Amino acid sequence: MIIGVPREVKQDEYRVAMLPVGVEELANRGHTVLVEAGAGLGSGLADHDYLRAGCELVATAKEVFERAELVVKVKEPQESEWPLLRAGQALFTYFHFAADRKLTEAVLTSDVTAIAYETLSDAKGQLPLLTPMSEVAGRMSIQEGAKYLERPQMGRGILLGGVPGVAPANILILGGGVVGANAAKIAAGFNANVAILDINVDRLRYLADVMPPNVDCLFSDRHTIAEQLDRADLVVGAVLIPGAKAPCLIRREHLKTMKSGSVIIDVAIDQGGCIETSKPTSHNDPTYIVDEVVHYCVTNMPGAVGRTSTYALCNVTLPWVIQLAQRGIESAAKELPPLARAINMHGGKVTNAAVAETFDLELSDQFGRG
Ligand SMILES: NC(=O)C1=CN([C@@H]2O[C@H](COP(=O)(O)OP(=O)(O)OC[C@H]3O[C@@H](n4cnc5c(N)ncnc54)[C@H](O)[C@@H]3O)[C@@H](O)[C@H]2O)C=CC1
Ligand SMILES: CC(=O)C(=O)O
Ligand SMILES: [Mg+2]
Repeated sequence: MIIGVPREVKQDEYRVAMLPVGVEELANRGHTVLVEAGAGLGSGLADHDYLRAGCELVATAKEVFERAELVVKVKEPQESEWPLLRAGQALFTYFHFAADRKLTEAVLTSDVTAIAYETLSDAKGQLPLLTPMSEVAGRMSIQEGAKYLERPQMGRGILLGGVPGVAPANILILGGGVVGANAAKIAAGFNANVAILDINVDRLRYLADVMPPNVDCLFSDRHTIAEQLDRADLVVGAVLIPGAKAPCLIRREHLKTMKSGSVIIDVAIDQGGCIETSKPTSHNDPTYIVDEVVHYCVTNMPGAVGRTSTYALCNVTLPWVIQLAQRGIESAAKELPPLARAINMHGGKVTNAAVAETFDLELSDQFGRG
């Protein structure tokens, strides 16, 4: 199979979808890997590392998309990439369709097979290709929150851990999955007062067992959210309903109950965000203010720590790229249920129920799991 790896073009996206070792594994199995020149530079990986591993280096993304049967990327195709998509080609990347109707329509029209990292789920319902980036973003959310709580960044001027004689910050984390647990772990390490909210009681039991005493694990309902919002200095949005638009847990009117200069980091923004006032931002202009509350809504947080994130992502994607290459796209999807669940579009039809429901589109049951 011909597999292509273009350079990422999203604003401040420094990840790349394949390591040189991935190229070598595929080349050793007889596949051709096209890598766009400079694709790895943001992650500190030079063209000669890829050449040594056996890739064919190509000058432009146009050539990658023209020749590759399977294109492997990190972020959803950007508008400049839409004209490059070819009918019958497969694209393996993050898509987050439910957050973006225009993207959904563009990919649907292009007739590519869209295989989404974020809906590849195992038998336990876990999301192994989302997990490492959620680990990164969860940890980063506290690092970024600490920064934007500083007064020069328009925050309240609060040090997360306080000092002897002065109270630490109160941190509210909405969603206790991978992002939430990683955020809580780092926040607790800073000595902040942390509340982590989830609707899954078994998950709360687990978190209560493993978290230190400065983390309260609470059931997420409207009243508890309102009580916690009153006292929060920092809020992290970390909820997910796989494939679907994130549920809105904080409405605009709630912002008025928050302290002036408090900070919201809405990590769930890639699925539309869980705060009514959230809108996507980028690393070069990450924040804006609504009702005196600082909002940070960067859709590709791990892109800023490209070196760490590229390794963490490629460690888990490569085995699936190998399966797709060895078996062929359709056979792999028929034989491997996690890959079937990752396919969001095929043959110009939506094959993911949550995406079809979000945009009221026809659902095709092509891979037998509607
Ligand atoms: N902005 C960025 O750069 C990044 C964003 N993300 C996003 O972060 C979000 C969270 O991802 P993960 O933690 O991996 O998901 P996860 O599936 O591990 O956790 C989500 C949690 O939300 C809980 N939840 C659902 N509805 C809830 C509600 N109403 N109240 C409280 N909790 C609720 C679920 O029970 C689950 O425990 C996703 O949208 C993911 O795509 C992940 C990585 C990077
Ligand atoms: C998950 C995601 O959106 C990212 O890593 O950028
Ligand atoms: Mg987007």
